[in-house]
Amino acid sequence: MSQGDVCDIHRVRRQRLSHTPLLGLNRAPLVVGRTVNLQKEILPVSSTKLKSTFFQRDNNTCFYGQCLYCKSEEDGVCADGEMLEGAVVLWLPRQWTFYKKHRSPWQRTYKEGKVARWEYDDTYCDTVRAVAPYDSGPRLLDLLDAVVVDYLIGNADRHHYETFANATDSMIIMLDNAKSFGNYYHDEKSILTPIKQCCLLRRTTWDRLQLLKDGVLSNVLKGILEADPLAPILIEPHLKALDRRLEHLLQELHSCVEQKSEQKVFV
Ligand SMILES: Nc1ncnc2c1ncn2[C@@H]1O[C@H](COP(=O)(O)OP(=O)(O)OP(=O)(O)O)[C@@H](O)[C@H]1O
Ligand SMILES: [Mn+2]
Repeated sequence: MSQGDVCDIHRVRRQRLSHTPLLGLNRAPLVVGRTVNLQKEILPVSSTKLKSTFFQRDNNTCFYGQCLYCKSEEDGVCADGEMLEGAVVLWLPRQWTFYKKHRSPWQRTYKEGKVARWEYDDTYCDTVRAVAPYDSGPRLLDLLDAVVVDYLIGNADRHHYETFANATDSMIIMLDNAKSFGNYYHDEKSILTPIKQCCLLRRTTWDRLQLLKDGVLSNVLKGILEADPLAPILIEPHLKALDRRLEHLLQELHSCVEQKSEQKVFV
């Protein structure tokens, strides 16, 4: 294919992607990059506990926060003086009764030497599909859409997901995406397991993936990220990883179609 042909493909596909330029799933809160002043913007509004994790190193303000793996100054992050690159995430309404937290059936054990059932039982999807809320309604298809996103961004940490509590057929909300875009040379194939074991995907998602292949995904995403105050956000090898992983997804689904049939895989 000539360079001109590639440009034509990209132009036509971009038009067809129309108003929602990527997967169009709308599952995660809006987020934007921002340089934050730790002294002026974070310290005055932080809890006593968070405040106690702040320290100075070489005239820079640092902190290590509060989590399983952030216990001491060794785990800290340091600003450039007082300024640190970060992200502002849209905080959804505070009423906790509004959300329900669910354990992912393909959750990892997070314990060395302990394997989860999905890791050795290739019929595991049948077990999942036999019980609520995966036996009817949109939940399993939603979960498989989430797998598409997670494989692309390299997030193997979807141990839980949330839904709106007031509806039985609520969509999935993808809140915790922080373990994404790590090693751009590593493609974590185990994230694909639910798609491999279920051989199932929404047809609309499949159609979307078709429009995004051949480098359209990285191209469109790069364009979107240019509007972020901290652009480029993703460096070239991350963008390349997205296109490469999309190829893997398509291959996996093609082999599903060979095993079953198109009508059974794409619903
Ligand atoms: N944007 C948001 N709006 C409203 N609530 C949120 C938002 N992000 C996170 N939360 C709430 O905070 C909880 C913890 O968030 P998150 O899972 O991202 O943190 P975490 O430190 O990675 O937790 P874990 O150790 O469980 O993975 C969520 O389950 C949710 O209840
Ligand atoms: Mn987490």
